[in-house]
Formats: sequence, structure tokens, C-alpha cells
Amino acid sequence: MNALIPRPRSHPAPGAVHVPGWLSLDEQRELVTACRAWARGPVPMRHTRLPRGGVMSVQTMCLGWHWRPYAYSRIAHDVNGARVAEFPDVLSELGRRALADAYEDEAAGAAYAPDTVLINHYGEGATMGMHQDKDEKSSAPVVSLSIGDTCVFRFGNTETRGKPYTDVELASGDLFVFGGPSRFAYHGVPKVRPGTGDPATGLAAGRLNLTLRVTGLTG
Ligand SMILES: O=C(O)CCC(=O)C(=O)O
Ligand SMILES: [Fe+2]
Repeated sequence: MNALIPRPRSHPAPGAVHVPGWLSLDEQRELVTACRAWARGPVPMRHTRLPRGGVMSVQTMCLGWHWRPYAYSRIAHDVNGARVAEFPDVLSELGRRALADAYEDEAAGAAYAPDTVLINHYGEGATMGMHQDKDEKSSAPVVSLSIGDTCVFRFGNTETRGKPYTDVELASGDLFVFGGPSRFAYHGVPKVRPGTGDPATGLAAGRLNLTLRVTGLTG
């Protein structure tokens, strides 16, 4: 990213907000360090297997609730049968701050109580097809944080995988929130730009994305 070119915040769709450079370099570094620790288990990062035999190109781990296509559970039956780690307080706090800043609404931030995070690592060539985040039983917003290589984040509509959509460049430190009328919009990552991340984040290569969500589940 060329720091001389300002990247203003944008609203690609109603309820969807992109806030460039939201995380400081120190915060990014702390998150990378934390992700490394979380990746050690009890449920390790893995390429998720899809029901029809495919394997996702990203590697994913979860905290709070474990996601597998297409449901959440406390036990990672598709990985190692272990119970997922608790949802960390540090991410609850970060989620509340993110929502308050993105929506410029302190009350919305204070009321936000994410209980799961999906942490994706995009290695060489990894992408994510257009999909909806719809296994949550809650319409609370999704808070997305990106670290490392810049990607093209395709943010679409709630009806189809296709157009209309907006391509947004998500760079290291960027925040993207989608809620309200955009909560169940299709989105994906058609491209990651290798070598665009700053190694000072602690991530030497690839892209890390954290999505904080409210599952709406209990138990
Ligand atoms: O990597 C991203 O920016 C999006 C990830 C995503 O859509 C997901 O984990 O469901
Ligand atoms: Fe998603």
C-alpha cells in the first residue's frame, strides 16, 4: 500500500462499512502473536473438508464455537474431536470497538457480543469462493479484520453469487463490517496479492483474516 495515497472509508452496500487502516501495527503484531498461540490447539488450524469432497484452499481455526460446513458445535468432530478453546475476552473487546467505530454508534458497539471467530490463513494461491455467512442463528453484524497481504474482497448482494458486487481492496489493518441489510450478502476473496504485506506485522507471508460473529447458539 502506498501510504501517500489516502484510502477513505467506504460503504459498498447498506450496512457494509470498510475502514482502512483500523488496526495499528502494534495491534496487528499482537493479533498475529495471539493467532500463533491459538493455532497450537486444542483444535489446530486445518484445510476444511467440504461435504462433497472438496478441500478449502485457506486454512481455518475457530475459537468459541467450531465451524464446519455447515454448522457450529463446541466439539471439532471433523478435526480431532477436541473441544474448541473459549472465545477470548480480547476479541470481545476488539469486536465492540470495531463495531462502534465502523457504525459510529457507541450503543451498537456496547451491545455487540461475538461468541465465535473464524481465523483464515491464505497461503500461496488460496482464495475463497462467493458464499453467505449463514450458519449463525443471529443477524448481528460480522466484524472482519485483515492482516498481511492485500486481497480483493468481493462484496455482493443477498440474492445471487453474481453481480452486482463491489471489489474492495482489503489491506493489512483494515476493518470491514457487514450487518443490517448486508448481513447475509454473498462475499468472497477472488485474489490475494502476494508480497504486499508488511513483515513487521510478524506475518512473513500470506494473509490472515479474522471474522468475529454472533452464533445465536447456546450450550
Ligand atoms: O478472508 C476474508 O476476508 C473473508 C473470509 C470469509 O468470508 C469467511 O471466513 O467466511
Ligand atoms: Fe464469509
